[in-house]
Amino acid sequence: MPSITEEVSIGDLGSLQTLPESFTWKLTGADSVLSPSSETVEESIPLIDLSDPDVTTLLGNACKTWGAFQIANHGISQKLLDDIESLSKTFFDMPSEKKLEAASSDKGVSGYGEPRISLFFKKKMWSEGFTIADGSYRNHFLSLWPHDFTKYCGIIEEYEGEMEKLASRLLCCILGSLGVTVDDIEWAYKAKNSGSKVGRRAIRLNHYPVCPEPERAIGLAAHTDSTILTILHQSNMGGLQVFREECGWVTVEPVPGALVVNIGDLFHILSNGKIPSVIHRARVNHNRSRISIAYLWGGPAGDVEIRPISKIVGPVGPSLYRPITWNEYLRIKYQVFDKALDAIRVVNPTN
Ligand SMILES: C=C1C[C@]23C[C@H]1CC[C@H]2[C@@]12CCC[C@@](C)(C(=O)O1)[C@H]2[C@@H]3C(=O)O
Ligand SMILES: O=C(O)CCC(=O)C(=O)O
Ligand SMILES: [Fe+2]
Repeated sequence: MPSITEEVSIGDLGSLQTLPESFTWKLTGADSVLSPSSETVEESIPLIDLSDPDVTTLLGNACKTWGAFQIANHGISQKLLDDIESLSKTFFDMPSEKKLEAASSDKGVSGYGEPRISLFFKKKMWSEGFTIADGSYRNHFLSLWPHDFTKYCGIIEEYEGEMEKLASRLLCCILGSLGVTVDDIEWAYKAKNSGSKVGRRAIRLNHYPVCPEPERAIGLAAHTDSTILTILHQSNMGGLQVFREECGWVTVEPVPGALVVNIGDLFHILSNGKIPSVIHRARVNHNRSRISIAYLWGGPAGDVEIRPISKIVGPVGPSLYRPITWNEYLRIKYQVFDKALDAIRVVNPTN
C-alpha cells in the first residue's frame, strides 16, 4: 500500500531528507544507458566564439558531431541573464502553495508544474518549472507580483526579443554551413511577406532543488526538444548532459557568460536528418540547487509547415519527412514521445 509520505509536492522537494520511492529511478537493466547514473566520459562539447571569422564552419561541425555547443560573445547582456535568473529564483523560493496557484491549467501550457515529458515516465523527476508559452503567464505574474508586475514582464519581453534575434542568427549560420540560406526556406519567405511576425517559442524556467540521493534521481529525463534549436542559460551550477552515440553521456561544464545551444527535432526535419536533434538530460546535485532557463525556439513564423529544405534534399531526393507545423509536431510528440520523428517519416521516399 502506498504510504502517505509518498505523496510529495514538487514545490517542496528541497526540504526532503530521503529520496521517496516514486523519485527513485532504475539503474540497471536493458535501458541502463538511459538510467541516471550510467557512465559519463571526459569529453566536452565545443565552445564557439560567435565573433570568430570561421564561425560558420565551427557551428556546422559542432552540429554534425554533437548537436550541442556553447557560445561566447553572443551579444546577450550579463544583466539580462542575471535578471531572468533572479526572477526565476524569486519564483521558486516561494512557498509551495503560492507556486501551485500559478499551476498551468489543463488546457494551457503556460504556468507552474512538472515537465511536460513526465507523462511518459513512471518515476518522478527531481525538478519543478514554470513555462511561458503564451501571454497567459502575465495573469500569473500579476497575482504573484502585483508590485513588480511591469518590471518582471519587461524582463520576459526583453529576453524573448533578444533570444529570438540570437536564434535566427544561429539558424542562418548553421544553414550556411550546409550551403543554403534562410531564403531557401519556404516558410521564412512566407513569414516575411504575410505579416505574421509571431514565431513559435516557449521559455521554461527550470529549478532542480538539492537532492538527498542524486545518484538515484534524475532532474529531467533524457529527451530531445521539439524545437529548431534551444538556447539554454545554466547558472554556474552544472547538471546538463548530452548523449553522443560514440561516447555516452557528456557533462556540459558551465562556462561563465556562455550559453548552451541544442539542436531540436524541427532542425532535424528541416535538414532532412543532416543536423540531427540531440538527446540530453539534467542531473541533480547533493549540495546546491540549480536553475536553468531554456528558450525553446520553433522558428520565425507560426502556422507554416516545416519540411526538409529542397536544396538540401537535392533534385533526386529523397525527402525523409513530411511537412508539418509546430503545433502538429507537438501533438504527435506528446502522443508518441521519442518515436515522433519516426512517426512523420515518409515510408517509401521516392524524391
Ligand atoms: C513549446 C513547447 C516545447 C516543450 C513543450 C511545449 C512547452 C514546454 C516545452 C518543454 C520545456 C522543458 C523540456 C520539454 C521537453 C518539456 O517537457 O516541456 C520541452 C517541450 C519540448 O521541446 O517538447
Ligand atoms: O536544465 C537543463 O540543463 C536542461 C533543460 C532542458 O533540457 C529543457 O528545458 O529542455
Ligand atoms: Fe531540453
